[in-house]
Amino acid sequence: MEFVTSNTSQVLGDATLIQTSTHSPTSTVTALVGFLVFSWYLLSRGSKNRPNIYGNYDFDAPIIGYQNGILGRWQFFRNGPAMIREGYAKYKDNFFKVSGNDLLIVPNKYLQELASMPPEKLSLNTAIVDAFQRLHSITAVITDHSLQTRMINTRLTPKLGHHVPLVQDQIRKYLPKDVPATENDWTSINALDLARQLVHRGVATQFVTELAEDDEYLSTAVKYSENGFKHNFLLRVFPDRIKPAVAFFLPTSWGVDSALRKAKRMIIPLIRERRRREKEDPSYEKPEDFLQFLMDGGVEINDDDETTVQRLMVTYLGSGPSTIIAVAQVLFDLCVHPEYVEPLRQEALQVLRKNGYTKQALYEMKQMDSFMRESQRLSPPTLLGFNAIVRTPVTLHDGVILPEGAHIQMATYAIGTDPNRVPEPEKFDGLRQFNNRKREGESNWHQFTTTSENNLHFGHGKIVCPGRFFADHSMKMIVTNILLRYHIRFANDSRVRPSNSSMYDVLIPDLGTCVEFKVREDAAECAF
Ligand code: HEM
Repeated sequence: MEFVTSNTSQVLGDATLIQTSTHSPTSTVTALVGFLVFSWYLLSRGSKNRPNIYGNYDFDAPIIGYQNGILGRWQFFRNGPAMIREGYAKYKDNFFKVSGNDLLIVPNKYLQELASMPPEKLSLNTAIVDAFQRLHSITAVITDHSLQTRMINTRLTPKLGHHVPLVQDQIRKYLPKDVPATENDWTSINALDLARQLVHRGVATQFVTELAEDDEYLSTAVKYSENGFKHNFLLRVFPDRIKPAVAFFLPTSWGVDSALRKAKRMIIPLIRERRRREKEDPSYEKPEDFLQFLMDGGVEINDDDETTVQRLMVTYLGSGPSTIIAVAQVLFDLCVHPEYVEPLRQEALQVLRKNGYTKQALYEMKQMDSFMRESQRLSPPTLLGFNAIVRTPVTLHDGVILPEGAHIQMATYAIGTDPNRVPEPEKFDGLRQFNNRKREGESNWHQFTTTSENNLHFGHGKIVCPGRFFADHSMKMIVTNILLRYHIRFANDSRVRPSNSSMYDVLIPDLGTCVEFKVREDAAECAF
């Protein structure tokens, strides 16, 4: 993400240079660049971009900002939050578009009917493939009903309880190394770096047992997913027609390709060894990890080993960045609202004293659940969600027709902070959902993983994140372990939350913010 910003300014810097040096030997290059920019402008001028996003051109709705594709995209890249805010303020019960014609924002009143549509009509995965712009090392295995999503739903999620103690072993072992604080002094650590380390180790424990502690594997997974997202962000400003050419020259696409090649070199021998043992050793017990689930599930669809590894790596795109950002945001909120620390610690201690870290213990951390959801409501990873492309024309209950190819989203942040939907929406109330769950008959509603018309940060209905239960476990384990072992604060005990920056509709927590840690006097008594 830093890469995008620094390269963007670099690109602008170069452009300025080119404009002011027309008499230099670079004039041929200048002319060529000028020609390309002009062609780019012409290509993006209101023309339909087939076969990608094109249905939005056939749907009449007000556009917030510039209509021209390239100007609209650039404007959305820089001012996404303000444009979405403006659109929602003016048209919240109607359709509007942002980023030129790219995104059609659908009002919440259509949620239920859209959420129940099958992917043959309304497809999240077509939108994901579109977002990763012909990056074959990612998109080749992303399809509706893809094996990785089926395996998350049917094999990984039911096994989360089995994984809890394994992940806890890793946290117990590595947390003191990742946070090398003492009882005497405050130790400052970059929040995102720490979150990245802790989240990825937990994911690896559940994805590839043999490599859970292999730092080279962890960095390969990080490289794959972070380059994938940077690539997506960079390409979004270009017209669809020139994306394949641009994509070819972007270092991010080489980064994804090389991480995938490396992952294959590390994992394919493990797959072969597992298969050999399964065949030859009657006492062999298959690991209960995601790699094994993909190997087993892949048999019936004739996946080769390379495809299995690619499915595994693609799942890092879902499991890595969004969970890392969510953990960092929760740590920031705890530093800004330290009054929640003691109640959350006491809740954790109370449930963990019964049986230690178990699935049930994590379920019983209801105040923590509520705190995480409030943190996500006010600092979600994206301001838009419910991301999908219409595959066949859809007629809505009032006769409105969404044309084939329309790329829709909903203004999820604006919905979750709308005073007509959520009382005192600007206030951070860490126990908001904990208190809502006390209402008659609502004790299982309002959870971090529960989606609803007012809570769309994991999607809803069929357009939904299958990894939300996994994320819930990872986050609760990481945050409670930190609270039980450390005092935390911002430098100088500041209560000022570092502001999020943005790129399009994506919210980015401040990359440089550090949190300070000091080992608690009672840490040893709270080690589970
Ligand atoms: C806090 C963390 C997470 C957030 C906020 C999040 C959010 C989302 C959202 C919003 C979507 C698309 C639905 C939409 O656009 O409305 C999605 C899809 C997806 N997520 Fe997550 N996610 C998280 C963690 C995870 C984890 C841990 C995994 C894997 C274990 C995962 C795997 C996926 C997959 C595979 C999809 C695509 C679903 C499909 O193919 O149908 N996510 N996620």
